[in-house]
Amino acid sequence: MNMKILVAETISEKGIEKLIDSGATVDVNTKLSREQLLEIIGDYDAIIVRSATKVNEELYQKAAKLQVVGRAGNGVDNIEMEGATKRGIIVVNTPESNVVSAAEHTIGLLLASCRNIPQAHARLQERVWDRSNLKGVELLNKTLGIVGLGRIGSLVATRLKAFGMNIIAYDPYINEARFKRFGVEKKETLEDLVREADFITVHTPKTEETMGMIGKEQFKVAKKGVRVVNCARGGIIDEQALEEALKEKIVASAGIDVLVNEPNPTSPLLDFNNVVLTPHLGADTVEAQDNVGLTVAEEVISALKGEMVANAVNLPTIQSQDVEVLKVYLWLGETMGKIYYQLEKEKEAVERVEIMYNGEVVNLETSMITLAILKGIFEPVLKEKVNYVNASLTAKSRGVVVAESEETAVDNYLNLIQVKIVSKNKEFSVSGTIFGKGEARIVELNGYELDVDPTPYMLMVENIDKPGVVGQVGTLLGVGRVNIATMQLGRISTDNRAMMVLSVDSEISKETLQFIGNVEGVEKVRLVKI
Ligand SMILES: NC(=O)C1=CN([C@@H]2O[C@H](COP(=O)(O)OP(=O)(O)OC[C@H]3O[C@@H](n4cnc5c(N)ncnc54)[C@H](O)[C@@H]3O)[C@@H](O)[C@H]2O)C=CC1
Ligand SMILES: O=C(O)CCC(=O)C(=O)O
Repeated sequence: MNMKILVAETISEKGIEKLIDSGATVDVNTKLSREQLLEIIGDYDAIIVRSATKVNEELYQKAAKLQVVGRAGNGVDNIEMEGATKRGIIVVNTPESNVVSAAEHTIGLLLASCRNIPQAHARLQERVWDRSNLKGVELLNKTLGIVGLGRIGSLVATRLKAFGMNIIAYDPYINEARFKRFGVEKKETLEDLVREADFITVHTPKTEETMGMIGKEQFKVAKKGVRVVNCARGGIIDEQALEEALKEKIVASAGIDVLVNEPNPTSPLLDFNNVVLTPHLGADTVEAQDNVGLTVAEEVISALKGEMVANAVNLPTIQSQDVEVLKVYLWLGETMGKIYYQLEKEKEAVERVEIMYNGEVVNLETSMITLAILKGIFEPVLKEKVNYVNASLTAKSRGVVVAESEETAVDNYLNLIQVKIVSKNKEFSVSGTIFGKGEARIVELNGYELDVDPTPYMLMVENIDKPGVVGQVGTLLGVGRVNIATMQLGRISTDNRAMMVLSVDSEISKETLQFIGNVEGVEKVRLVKI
């Protein structure tokens, strides 16, 4: 693979080996200053970062070749998504790879802070055997309030249940079933959770809504002596409000892995004896880093090759077991889209794209197929890069309305994708299906029923349905030294019209196309390249 990948933060050796095995040029440079990074980023097709590097507009502007940002880890708050999406840069992360480590670190911080373990150890390191003021509390029968019952929150819940804790959670974005599944009592409001909890741990992403969500107001209603943990993102528990609450002894102890500004070895929180701080170590285990490194390497390579990636952040989420099945649908979708501008001579701006998914295909991530269709439509006519990442944005910015619908029942096929492309004066339609072991077929084109196996070069001829036309087209192709692989005929008998689709082995010269266009009865001739 003739690509250049910059690894700008430390990832595991296994990950680096995987990158090198792909044949790409891999530069591991984890000590770059911001200025140095901005200076060299223009040379790279992909960058791999953890949580410290800001991948933002400033960087994108210098990154003319950048196609992929690999986030070796979970949170993507250090990556500006809009800038990436509009440039068609795919952002991948490894959301599952370090969640166990983060959950275990959360529990470590909770135990360490409520039992004063680091403080006790520090005293002993001074060779002082002093047990005063180190009394802790038990977890048994205490109420743990989890804010955000996602991947890590739920792992923390199941593990701390084993300690005999009563678990409550606040997460307005997940359904009741998930609370039930983890045996967690749902709290309708954050305030309810804060009032009841003996321990609070936050596991939400960093968003406008979650920043400071445990702040001054919450500490006013919290139980006196509440204990808090933040192993998610700095600022979800407001740092100043926490300092105040610690001073007022509302908060009895805190375990903190993340700070608003990192690195920050002089945080005022370090002045409190009842705060245990770690320098963003939640994911720092051998296992998590091996997982993260390998996964990010695999994903970056796949993305650079233009393959599908299950954890692409600025694309619809695909279940990993669906990736293989989806591939052929994406190819079909893109192919159907590509036919439009090549078949229509009078180039009219697309106003509306209607896509109907019928049959088994509705069980797949159809929004991804929609992106493939849009990519196919716009790619041949736009100079700028159109890919899965920015296809939807491209349609939107061109004022194209995209309407999708789904129908589980379908006649004659197990699955059928029907696309209608509407412009000011015309409507174009194309339908496709996948059958057998993943064979793509175009089965309808502008009302003509066909059964076309799409190939790189397809000659499409629309003509009056009368004897002799097929023969003459065949002869002219022969004269032009073009080999025909297959031929399909579709007819609309009421209209006395027919369409011929010929898969041919090579390009067809302009001259031959012109000769075919001059055959009596032929109305339209197009060479479509897939
Ligand atoms: N300290 C570390 O080294 C690590 C930190 N993390 C961080 O841990 C956090 C959680 O990660 P995951 O569990 O994988 O995320 P996730 O996406 O699986 O779960 C987040 C949950 O938060 C909920 N949520 C979002 N907004 C909310 C709100 N306003 N109120 C209540 N709930 C809300 C969501 O509905 C979701 O269920 C993230 O911030 C991630 O960046 C992840 C890995 C390592
Ligand atoms: O160690 C790291 O790279 C940070 C881990 C983290 O915060 C994450 O994956 O969200």
